[in-house]
Amino acid sequence: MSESLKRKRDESSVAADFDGATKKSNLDSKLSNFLRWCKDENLDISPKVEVSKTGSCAQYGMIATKDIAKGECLFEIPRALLLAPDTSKIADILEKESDTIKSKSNWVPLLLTLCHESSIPDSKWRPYLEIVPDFDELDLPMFWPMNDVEAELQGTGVISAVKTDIDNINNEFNNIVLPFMKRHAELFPDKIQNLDFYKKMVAFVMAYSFTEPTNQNEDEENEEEGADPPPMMVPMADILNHIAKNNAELHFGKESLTMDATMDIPQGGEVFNTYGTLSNSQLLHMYGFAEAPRNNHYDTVEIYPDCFSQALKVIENDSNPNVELTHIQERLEFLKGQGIIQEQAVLCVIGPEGVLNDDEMCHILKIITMDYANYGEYKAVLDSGDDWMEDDGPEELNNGDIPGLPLSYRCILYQLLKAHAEKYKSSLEKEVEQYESSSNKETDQTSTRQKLSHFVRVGQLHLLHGFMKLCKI
Ligand SMILES: C[S@@+](CC[C@H](N)C(=O)[O-])C[C@H]1O[C@@H](n2cnc3c(N)ncnc32)[C@H](O)[C@@H]1O
Repeated sequence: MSESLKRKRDESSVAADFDGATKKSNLDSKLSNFLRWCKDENLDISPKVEVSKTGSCAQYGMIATKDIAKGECLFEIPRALLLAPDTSKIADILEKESDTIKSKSNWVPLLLTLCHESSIPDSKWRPYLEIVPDFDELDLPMFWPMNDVEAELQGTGVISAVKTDIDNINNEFNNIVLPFMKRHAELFPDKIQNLDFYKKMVAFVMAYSFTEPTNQNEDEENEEEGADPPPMMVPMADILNHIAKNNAELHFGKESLTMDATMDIPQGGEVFNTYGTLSNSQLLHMYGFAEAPRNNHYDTVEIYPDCFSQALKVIENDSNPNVELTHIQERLEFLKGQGIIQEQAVLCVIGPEGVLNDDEMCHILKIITMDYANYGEYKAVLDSGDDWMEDDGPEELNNGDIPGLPLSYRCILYQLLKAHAEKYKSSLEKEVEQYESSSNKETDQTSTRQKLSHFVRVGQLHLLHGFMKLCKI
């Protein structure tokens, strides 16, 4: 925390501040315990903010009690307060047996830590673990009946993400976690040696944990090992809610982490962190909420190769004189053989500004549309092990670039997006009609799920149709 903020807090009586704030906000006892714990553990909180359910968009939130200027530190968390495998009581065992708990996600050590810490009454993090919500309330799609996921989220990419999660959770639990717990039964009581409890911990990590940004060298090392950076729990920071237009951000320092205002926040305003540049489908998948369509400027649509094949077939069968594609199947096979197109991997990502992966897409479009003689040359160069010198073809697919693209590119992109748009349960017009008649009326869990799924679908359909309009010839 900045020196000036520390000084300000020293000048006034921290205890008086704390007691006054507690009474004023009528905080419940779990929150009071948590705040007292923060104070005892030297987690410094600016007097200009308070934790409250009033004014928060979801459960607890952080509210500005005075005007806050951009750059001010809102709280500072000493590293010793982070709940992670290396700070936990079972750090030594986790370290000693690290080879047996390795997994692709890198989450297992933290999950075992949480299972253990939440089962012991004298955990250092007890006041923190007490204020996180009952995980039955954390309604991530992985807890929905699969029929609902499939009915509501067709086309959005969430279905396959949820299925992959469930498979991974089952695998990791049965093959890594349960054997570890059984070997250390004294640390893991019988009641937590079960998949349902473990799934709730996974949801906790999914929706509440943070990962420390790595420097580029570490990124490269992790990439080689195929592992993501490990997550950790950051008390207080995880109380903050998220919006795309966030006004605060977490910074990872050597000794401590600070939450700093990234813009002025007026008195009474909610302090919003960022969970990342996340689309609505990612927010729903990992956090169980979505922003109203168009509020989320990070929203995207992910399109898979099956739509590409479908789009090319439509063009092949169409007698559009502007676009003549030849040997499509051969070129597609070639792109797959080169690993440029992978069946299960995203082919094209559309965001509000256009195609996000335009390097790859321009390359693919170039190969599909190039003159067949050139294509032969291109393949021969690659076969000989040389690099192909790119010509001056289009390199960007931002919205502003679309009118200047060759007709064949526009036509393929249009059909690609159209093929994807047909995957949703209804058309944009019907979805918008439904949105206007039903928004803000949800009363129970089913209608909340429907509303959030609707946000995801409508946002994606808007992006698709906006881009299709630009591509239309
Ligand atoms: C890091 S936690 C935030 C903790 C939350 N404020 C609480 O007191 O439990 C993330 C969870 O907060 C909720 N959340 C965060 N931002 C939200 C938003 N803009 N709208 C609705 N819910 C939100 C979601 O339930 C999400 O899974």
